[in-house]
Amino acid sequence: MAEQGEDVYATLLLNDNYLPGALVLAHSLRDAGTTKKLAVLVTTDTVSSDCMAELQKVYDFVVPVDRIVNQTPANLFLMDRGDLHSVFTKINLWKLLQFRRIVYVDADMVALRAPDELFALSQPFSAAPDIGWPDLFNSGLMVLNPNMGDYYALLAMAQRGISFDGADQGLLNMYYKDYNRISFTYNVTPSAHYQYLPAFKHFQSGISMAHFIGTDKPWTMGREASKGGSPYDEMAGRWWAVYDRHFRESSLESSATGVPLIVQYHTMGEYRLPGLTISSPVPESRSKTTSRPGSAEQANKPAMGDTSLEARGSGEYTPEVAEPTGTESSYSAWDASKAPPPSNSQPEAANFPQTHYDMSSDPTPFKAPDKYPEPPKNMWYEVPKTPTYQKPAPIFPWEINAPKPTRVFQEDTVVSEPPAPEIHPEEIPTVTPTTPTLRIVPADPWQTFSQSNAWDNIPEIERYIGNLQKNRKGNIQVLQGYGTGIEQVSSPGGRRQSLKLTDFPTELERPSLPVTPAPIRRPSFWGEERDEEGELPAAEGVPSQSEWDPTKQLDLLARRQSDVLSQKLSLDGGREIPSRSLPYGSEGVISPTYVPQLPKDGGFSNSPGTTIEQPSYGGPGASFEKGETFPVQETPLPPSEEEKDVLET
Ligand SMILES: O=c1ccn([C@@H]2O[C@H](COP(=O)(O)OP(=O)(O)O[C@H]3O[C@H](CO)[C@@H](O)[C@H](O)[C@H]3O)[C@@H](O)[C@H]2O)c(=O)[nH]1
Ligand SMILES: [Mn+2]
Repeated sequence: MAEQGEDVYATLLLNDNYLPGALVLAHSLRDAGTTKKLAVLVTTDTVSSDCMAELQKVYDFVVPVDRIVNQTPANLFLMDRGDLHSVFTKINLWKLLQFRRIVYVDADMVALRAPDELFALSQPFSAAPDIGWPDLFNSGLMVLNPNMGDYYALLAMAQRGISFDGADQGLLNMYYKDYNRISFTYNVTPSAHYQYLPAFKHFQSGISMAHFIGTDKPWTMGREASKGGSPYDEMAGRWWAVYDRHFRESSLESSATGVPLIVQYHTMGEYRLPGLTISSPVPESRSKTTSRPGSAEQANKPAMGDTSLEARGSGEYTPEVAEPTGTESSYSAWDASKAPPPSNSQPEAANFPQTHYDMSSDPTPFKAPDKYPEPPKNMWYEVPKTPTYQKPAPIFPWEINAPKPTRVFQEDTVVSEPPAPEIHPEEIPTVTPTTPTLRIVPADPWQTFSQSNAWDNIPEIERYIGNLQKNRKGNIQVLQGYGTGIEQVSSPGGRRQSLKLTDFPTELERPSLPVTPAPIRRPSFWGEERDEEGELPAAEGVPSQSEWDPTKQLDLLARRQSDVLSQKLSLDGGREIPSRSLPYGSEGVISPTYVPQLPKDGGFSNSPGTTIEQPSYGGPGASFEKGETFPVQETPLPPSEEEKDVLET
């Protein structure tokens, strides 16, 4: 039993597969000279007793805990880590009130030095950044103080499957948003593709713990896998160094006394039977990455749990496979997709039940039975009865005391009736009952609504707008044919001079375009012209759209202009105007709406079929024509004295 308020390093073991990791971790901390005790949390349903015996040799406390499974593990598969279905079990750490403080360390970590100073941190929760998303912490190493408040909160999240990655890291990061971030050197996660070599070299000597995240662990890859010089290989080398110091056969006296075979069995390449080159198997979840097709070793692997190996030495280890729970997938080392079946194992399905059926040799012909059983009579679907509606029980006081809803008409409301006078029956006048009359509704119901805006009657705003409009109208020429704008705008039609901001211009105030193109009739899908019905009459004095060819009109305009100019120039001294072609690409362009027409009134001399004469261009622009007016830019005047008054108030 732990002393009250003790400090421990703790790890978690959910199955035998991680046993080498848990043991190497404990030894690495001890070898590094920690003064703290070591604890391991185990789920007893999936961790074998052999395994627990091994743990007991090096851990001070082996703490059985309840498995906490993620019942909605979809997010786990986003990481391809379905094997982490039970890592919520880590939450049990917060329940271990016998400990003052726990430095939790994943079983796939190795200590290069003992980080005992973490027990002295003042913050209640600390962790190191995660390499995949450095704002988050990696839940492989956490400094925490057990307490039931956090335990129940975390448990509630776990039971609801609240975790963005489906595992404990996603859950814990959602709970501890403001964690105390400690140095990355406490949880260095070198991957096979680690890139930042200069940083690794620079900080390497300060590393306290290395963490082999991901599906591949040193004990599933085998010692041969990390012989290179990468940061990963260097860290894996540190793991193997601890392993060899405590578990390598050659470093121990005799396998019968010192070598825990269960450890070798779960460490890739370490389990050898006397006289046989059979290496230990790989847990199923790892076999994807660890099996190398074509390797002789691979072909020699026994299936986990296979008890029928022929050559069994005295020191052999037969793993005691813990009963798989509903969530634990079955163990099998042989990956049929990667390798042929192990040659020295029993055939697959050797213990299937065998039933042999013979062909019938009875020569008597088949005779139908006299009677077949009656089909069931009551095979219909019983429609469930509609549940009768029951008013839900009231919750709030106003639901209980609510008055009955009533309708009150205006005629009904009597203003403070005087007390009823005494009535003598003989005095009662005969009253002829009248039919109740309907209230007269105004013809235009909208009349009853206010038709102005709240700001329409504020004198300051009216005055300000009035001034603005006065100034603007005085300076704008609206369009040719309108003369000066202001008289026109202040409406001959007797429209009141409106100051409302929300007013729209009247038809007269609105400038109209010189040409209003009417929509062109297009043939319908069936080829005929569409129904005449509903068409608007053509505007008077406006050329019809079919006659309006913009290219032709532009040409005409250019020619008129050049005529005027050449007249003027000939007056000035008779200079030749050089002709210029149309801009590149616009030659021969015909408006898609243009339908060639025969000239009706001789206004245009081109006969159909002839090309339009090359225009000569010499004016300042198409819109320039002497004596014509065109819209000028609105330039508001600076504010008048009056306006300044308004603005200043
Ligand atoms: O089959 C298993 C799987 C996990 N564990 C334990 O659970 C821990 C977490 O699993 P691990 O394989 O180490 O996960 P990582 O690859 O390190 O992945 C990351 O994501 C996990 C899920 O969020 C976190 O638990 C880790 O701390 C984090 O580093 C292990 O260390 C073990 O202690 C087992 O005992 N058996
Ligand atoms: Mn880990």
